Amino acid sequence: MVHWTAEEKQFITSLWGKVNVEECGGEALARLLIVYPWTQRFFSSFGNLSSPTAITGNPKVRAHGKKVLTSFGEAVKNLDNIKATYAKLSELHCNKLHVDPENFRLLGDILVIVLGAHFGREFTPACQAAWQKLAGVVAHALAHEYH
Ligand code: HEM
Repeated sequence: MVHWTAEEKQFITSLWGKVNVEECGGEALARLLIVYPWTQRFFSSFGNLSSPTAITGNPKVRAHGKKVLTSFGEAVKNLDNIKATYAKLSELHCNKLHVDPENFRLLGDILVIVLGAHFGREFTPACQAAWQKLAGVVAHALAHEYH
């Protein structure tokens, strides 16, 4: 099981309390689709993804990004039980959607960048380390059902 120090938990929960889930979630998914264009193929039903402007302004991208980041909130609330928290989502992403687990890591890295951009100096190296660890644990949990 993953061990969290009291300090890591504090960094994660206190920053999470200030995150605008709609804004940061939409931005993270849009950046994923722009920076790693092969991820677009999973979202062909989302309409216009033809340029960075189109992706950023696409309401379906924003809505889904919000959904994804809201789901990160479940990890924040269940830090000691992340694997079980994502069991169903892992089943969906691995066995139904067939998303390569490498993409979970990419989204985690993008989320860290988005948080850095939003929080600036408040997103200290120690705070980044805690969030990077959380993103890694979430990616690992989502990949769990892969077979
Ligand atoms: C790493 C963190 C991720 C989290 C927490 C996450 C979370 C979610 C959630 C909560 C849903 C909605 C499930 C439902 O409606 O029951 C979802 C759906 C989906 N996810 Fe993810 N996801 C992640 C990464 C990814 C990545 C990297 C991709 C592809 C590159 C992806 C592709 C999809 C697709 C295609 C759907 C279905 C979209 C639809 O048609 O509604 N996810 N995800």
